[in-house]
Amino acid sequence: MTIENISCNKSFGGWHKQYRHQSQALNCEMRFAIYLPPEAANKPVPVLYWLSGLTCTDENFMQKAGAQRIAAQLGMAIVAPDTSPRGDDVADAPDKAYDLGLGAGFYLNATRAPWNRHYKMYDYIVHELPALIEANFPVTEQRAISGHSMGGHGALVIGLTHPHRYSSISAFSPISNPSNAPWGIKAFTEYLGENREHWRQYDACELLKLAINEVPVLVDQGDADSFLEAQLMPQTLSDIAKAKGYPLDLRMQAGYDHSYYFIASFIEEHLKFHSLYFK
Ligand SMILES: N[C@@H](CCC(=O)N[C@@H](CSC=O)C(=O)NCC(=O)O)C(=O)O
Repeated sequence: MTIENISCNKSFGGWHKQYRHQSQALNCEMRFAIYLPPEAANKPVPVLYWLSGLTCTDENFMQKAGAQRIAAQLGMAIVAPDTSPRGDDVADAPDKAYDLGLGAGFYLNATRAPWNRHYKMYDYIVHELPALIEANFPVTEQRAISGHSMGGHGALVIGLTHPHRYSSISAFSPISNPSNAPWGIKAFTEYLGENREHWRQYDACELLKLAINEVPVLVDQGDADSFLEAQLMPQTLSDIAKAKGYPLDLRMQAGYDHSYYFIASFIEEHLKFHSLYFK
């Protein structure tokens, strides 16, 4: 697993670095970013995996969320992957729509052509990327997972499906019930086909109904988010959690929208939440 460093910037005593590598899961070259806190110079540190939303690359979170200061204080690495496979031979939406194809991998394993050649973001995030991070950087096997919007969906789905791999889960404005949201219906129909049975494994609401292991979940949602009612539906997730006594805290934040201004306002609380569950 060869990785090539392509940028390196000192930040709050630690380092922000970007790498490219050939992904076996995605069958293309990929880029990711890692923030290593100062403590990583002396000993392995735990890792938060951050999954970004539609249209994003590894750069949106690292440049806009302002997470490095608190990650440096807490001694936590943060890994930000890209949001889809990339490259000239990777299928894209015929109309270049922002919510399908490039930049819109939905953190699943596509089963339908032409998507099934490269769109295996689930395998990449769950297996290939952590193995690569743990082989190349001073990190422990303690992991947490978080994300925004499409990435919040990814964090919830992957965290709930792998309760022994992640000690905590958080999300900003997640697409909480994609089987019933236009973004999710469009993506799942294209990537997985029309049989809704195949969608359940990638729907946080369906997974939460079945969850046995209680990995703590924190969700922040702005009440001025223009996507809230049609696309996100975090209340459905929260209602399922309440009905079964699952430890999920949905916080409605007055006046906040869907942007990184919102994420930057609460990222410190999310990092502190995750650090509580790192041993
Ligand atoms: N029409 C918009 C939609 C794109 C958008 O809002 N992307 C969000 C994530 S939405 C859900 O996954 C985002 O994070 N954008 C990047 C950013 O840096 O803000 C558009 O095309 O802009």
